[in-house]
Amino acid sequence: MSPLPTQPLSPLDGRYQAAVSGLGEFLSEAGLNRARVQVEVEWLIYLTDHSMFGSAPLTAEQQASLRALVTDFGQAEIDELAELEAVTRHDVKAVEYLVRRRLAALGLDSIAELTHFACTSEDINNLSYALTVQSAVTTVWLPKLRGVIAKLAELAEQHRDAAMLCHTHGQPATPSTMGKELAVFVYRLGRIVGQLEGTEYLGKFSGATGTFAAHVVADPDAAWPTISQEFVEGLGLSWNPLTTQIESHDWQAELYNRVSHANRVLHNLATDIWTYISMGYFRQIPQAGATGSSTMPHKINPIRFENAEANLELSSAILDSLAATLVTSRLQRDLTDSSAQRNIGVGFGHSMLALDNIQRGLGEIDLAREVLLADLDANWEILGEAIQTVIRAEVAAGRSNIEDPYAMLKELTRGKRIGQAELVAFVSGLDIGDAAKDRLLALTPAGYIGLANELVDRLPRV
Ligand SMILES: O=C(O)C[C@H](Nc1ncnc2c1ncn2[C@@H]1O[C@H](COP(=O)(O)O)[C@@H](O)[C@H]1O)C(=O)O
Repeated sequence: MSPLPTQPLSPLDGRYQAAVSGLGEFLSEAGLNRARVQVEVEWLIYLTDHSMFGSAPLTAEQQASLRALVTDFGQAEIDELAELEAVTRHDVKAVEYLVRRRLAALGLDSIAELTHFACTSEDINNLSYALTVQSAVTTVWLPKLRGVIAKLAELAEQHRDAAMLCHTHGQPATPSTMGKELAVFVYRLGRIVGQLEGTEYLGKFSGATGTFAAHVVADPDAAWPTISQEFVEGLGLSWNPLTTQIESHDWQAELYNRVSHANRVLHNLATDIWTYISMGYFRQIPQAGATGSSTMPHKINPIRFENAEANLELSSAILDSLAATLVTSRLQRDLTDSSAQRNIGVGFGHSMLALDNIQRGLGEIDLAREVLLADLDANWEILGEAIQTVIRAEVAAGRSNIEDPYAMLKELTRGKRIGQAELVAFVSGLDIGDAAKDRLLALTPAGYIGLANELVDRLPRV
């Protein structure tokens, strides 16, 4: 057997690549290295703009050519960095050397020593991660989540009046509407989106042990904390003033916990839809050319929701691990974060893939209203709650003196299948006020949905 050509180990880079490719722009190694070049270049521009250490502001053209290193970052830079790192065995030092080479090519040798000036690698790394994670979340993952929420909100609206038997503990229970049950997920996910929008992307820029020691010894008179704050905020990040060598990663733990929470809510959605499909409440729309089972030709399997379930579990496993481990670093730093953070994209990737499957799955189901109604009609005993509650209200209002209405309805309905005729006969014989009796006689399981329809109006705009 001849060996295969080099293969990706992660399915995210293989069969699922198309669904997650937007994340690679930011959360891949190349995305990280491009951001590192950006931070190095912006620091050079900052230092020269402020004429620090005898430098003079670069011309607009020189600044543009420096920034073009970021906008034009491509395969040539990826390959060159790999060659440099093979020698340096230090990824950030390789980036510094690449920037120095480009400075030479641009005739800017005179500022070469200001590259990576007073920086420790983490000064570059933490800002690069904050920038790339921020972009991935706000421009790729969150829009995808919003797309799923929008689709769910559309279905909630469409099915707001579709009465449905509920199944608390898997047993027939007081009905709702399919729309209201979907709206619950819209509300839950909407809250998490709100929290995610408030994410603080923190950055530190204070040298080898967070003390500005090299900075102060190089220029004792400069206001280094202010410079650091201005620089970090200038990149669109929030400044962290007090750290060891590394940014403490607390914002990352908070973010990954929230994304993982969103995953778990989506997991609940996926398993609920799967269950509704298995109950016949949702019909799967046959897709032209598709096969359900390789041997049972009649089948359409709910594969979108099953794929989502698995990928949400994988995503949360990775994000939970990152949230738990990134917040510790021995003494002033260890390198565990460096190795762990390389998997941020994997964590988001599995979630992104799940979102893609849920989005597609939601577009391939139809509500079977007639199945919902038939199920309601087969479970008149669920009106036991309505009857006992109305009798209690009548007793409280002095219009009835029936004793222990709950026990009475339990005797009639518990563990039994009661039909419309038995309930009508039972209600007709009750000693309660006429208005209450009429209300009960008019009640059907499909009509016993309370305010489910109106509650859909509580949907947040996400
Ligand atoms: O500014 C510094 O570099 C200071 C230095 N601390 C470091 N900070 C950041 N990166 C460092 C550090 N040390 C190593 N490296 C490089 O990290 C890379 C680790 O490789 P991997 O496990 O694949 O993520 C791999 O490229 C390593 O070479 C210190 O001594 O405190």
